[in-house]
Amino acid sequence: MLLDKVNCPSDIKNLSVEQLGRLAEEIRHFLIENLATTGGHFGSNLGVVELTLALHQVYNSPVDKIIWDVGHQAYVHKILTGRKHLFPTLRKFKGMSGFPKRGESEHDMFDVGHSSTSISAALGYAIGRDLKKENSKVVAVIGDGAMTGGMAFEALNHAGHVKSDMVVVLNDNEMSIATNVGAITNYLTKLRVDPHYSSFKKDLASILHKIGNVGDKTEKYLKRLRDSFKTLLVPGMLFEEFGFTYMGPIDGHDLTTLKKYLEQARNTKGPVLLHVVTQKGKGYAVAADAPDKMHSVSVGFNAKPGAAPKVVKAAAPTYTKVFGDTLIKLAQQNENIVAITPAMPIGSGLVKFADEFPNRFFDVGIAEQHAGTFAAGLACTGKKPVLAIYSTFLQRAYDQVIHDICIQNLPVVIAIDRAGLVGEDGETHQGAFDLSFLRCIPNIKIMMPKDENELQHMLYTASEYQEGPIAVRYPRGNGYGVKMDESFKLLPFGKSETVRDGKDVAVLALGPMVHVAEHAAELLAQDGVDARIVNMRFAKPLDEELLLELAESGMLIITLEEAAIAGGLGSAILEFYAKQRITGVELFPMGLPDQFIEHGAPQVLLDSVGLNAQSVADSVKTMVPLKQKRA
Ligand SMILES: Cc1ncc(C[n+]2csc(CCOP(=O)(O)OP(=O)(O)O)c2C)c(N)n1
Ligand SMILES: CC(=O)[C@@H](O)[C@H](O)COP(=O)(O)O
Ligand SMILES: [Mg+2]
Repeated sequence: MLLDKVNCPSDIKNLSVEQLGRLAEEIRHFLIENLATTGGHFGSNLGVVELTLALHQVYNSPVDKIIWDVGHQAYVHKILTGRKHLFPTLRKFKGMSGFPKRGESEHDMFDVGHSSTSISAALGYAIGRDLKKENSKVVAVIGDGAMTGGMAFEALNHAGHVKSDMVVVLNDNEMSIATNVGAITNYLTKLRVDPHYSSFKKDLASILHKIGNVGDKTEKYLKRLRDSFKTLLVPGMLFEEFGFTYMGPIDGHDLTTLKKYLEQARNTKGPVLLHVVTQKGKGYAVAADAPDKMHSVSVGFNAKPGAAPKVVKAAAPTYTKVFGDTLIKLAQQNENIVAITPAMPIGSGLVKFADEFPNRFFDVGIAEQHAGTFAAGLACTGKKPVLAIYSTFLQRAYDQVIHDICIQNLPVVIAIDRAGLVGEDGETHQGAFDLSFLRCIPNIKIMMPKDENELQHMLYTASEYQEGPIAVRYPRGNGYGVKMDESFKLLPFGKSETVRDGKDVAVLALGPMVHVAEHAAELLAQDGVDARIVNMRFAKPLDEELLLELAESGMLIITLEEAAIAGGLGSAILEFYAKQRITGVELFPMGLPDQFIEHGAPQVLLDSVGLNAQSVADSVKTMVPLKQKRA
């Protein structure tokens, strides 16, 4: 096995193209076997095997800087840079990250997980190098999906202007997670699929170039004609207009071609864009045929050659599915409802909605900022936009939420999926901050359901709410399998629900943490502590009546939320008491601590930060006697 002898990039430097081809096959087997056990991002990695090998042969990492966009396709890079042995720990707690991490290897140049950052980061590296008068090469590898993100174009705009030496490898596999969308995608398709178009353009461009040299009176006119033709006819003209030298499209699985063009790009002055065409899922039939189904695979998928991923039937529906199904029902009743997703139609549960309401569904590409303002614009016309977005990606649209949605107090529903700890994707993807960063914005209201049944009622309540923006946050994964009500209920605005009465301590919980609190109450009851459990439902507005009653009772209060403590529900309640000049309330906030939470199975992560029933019970048991003593 060639792979056995590969522990760092220099081990592949002298391999022939034929040997690299064999190594590529071995790497594909390695990936398939390992991911069958650990799960992880699958299709993208199978697609970049040859590209990664060629990059590491042509460039000299870590002196030369290879910067991955999103980073979900960096597994082959990890294999070639001494981390083969860590694959059994991939995305496990304390194990190897699923993304590049500067702390993990000197070959990882930039921490990543969100898309469209690579060109900006690479330009930072390139200009830093120039200022320091160093000699390294810089290359960004960005997918066609990530290329739909505004940041990528902000960076092209800057890079083409400053003309620093750098290479952008555009890895075009025609896929985002779902099928890629938009005008840029259509443009890349034109460049890619129509060789006649490309060669015709090249021929005509050279004829026009010659015409430009005639030097008589008509020169000016011909030059103008040439320039307007050129825009249409020179391949990759869009990138050329940005100031890049465009090369390609080339076959991203042909190692000879890859090496030739990477070398040429490396030796070209100024910014270069090399357009490489690859197949997502290459080497694994099911992933290649249906790349959207195997963008990532869960633990234990069936790795028999060509086998479909094992679908683990869960007892309870996911919150995502309940969101998607509910939105269809709501849209059937309310023709103003429209759904927006920034490139996550599958992950956000909107595939069926898109089938049923193709004209009311908008996948805007990886463009969270645009999605936010687009929703605001739609709301101005009287539509009821539902912006379905992961908590972590909503971070990208923060100004749009403030400036475009909240200042104008527009009735946009923000359906925040993946709120709380998402697990294996780690720091970059945990939905830890949305509660804190939304709560401080005037006009917005925020809810979180205790289970999947309450989610449907909250979505209904949000869809009926016309006074301004409203967010419903819900977690990744399955609900509790609770009975789903047949009809929707309008939830009383800003009101909580007491799910268990008690006199010794009040646990005010948000979202599915209500169930953790209920379990803690059972544990506490065994020790004679009588806990009242409240499902807060709303983080904003707060149930002030409840809070005043609790302050009056003198009960110890615990707040429990799967969100950053700083700025979360507990903070909101403390602010309320401070504003009311109510002193003497003893409140202990439980939630996510002031640190980035790494990757790992969700329950392992929750245990690690003390967000489980036993920890809640233990905290209460230490505090109740203290409180009683003081009383
Ligand atoms: C800002 C942001 N939005 C959405 C995502 C979710 N996401 C991860 S990979 C991906 C598709 C990226 O497509 P592409 O860059 O073409 O890479 P491919 O998966 O095709 O290899 C998306 C939408 C993300 N990581 N970051
Ligand atoms: C890399 C990335 O951002 C996505 O692929 C993400 O990992 C998807 O997460 P879900 O599995 O929660 O949809
Ligand atoms: Mg792609």
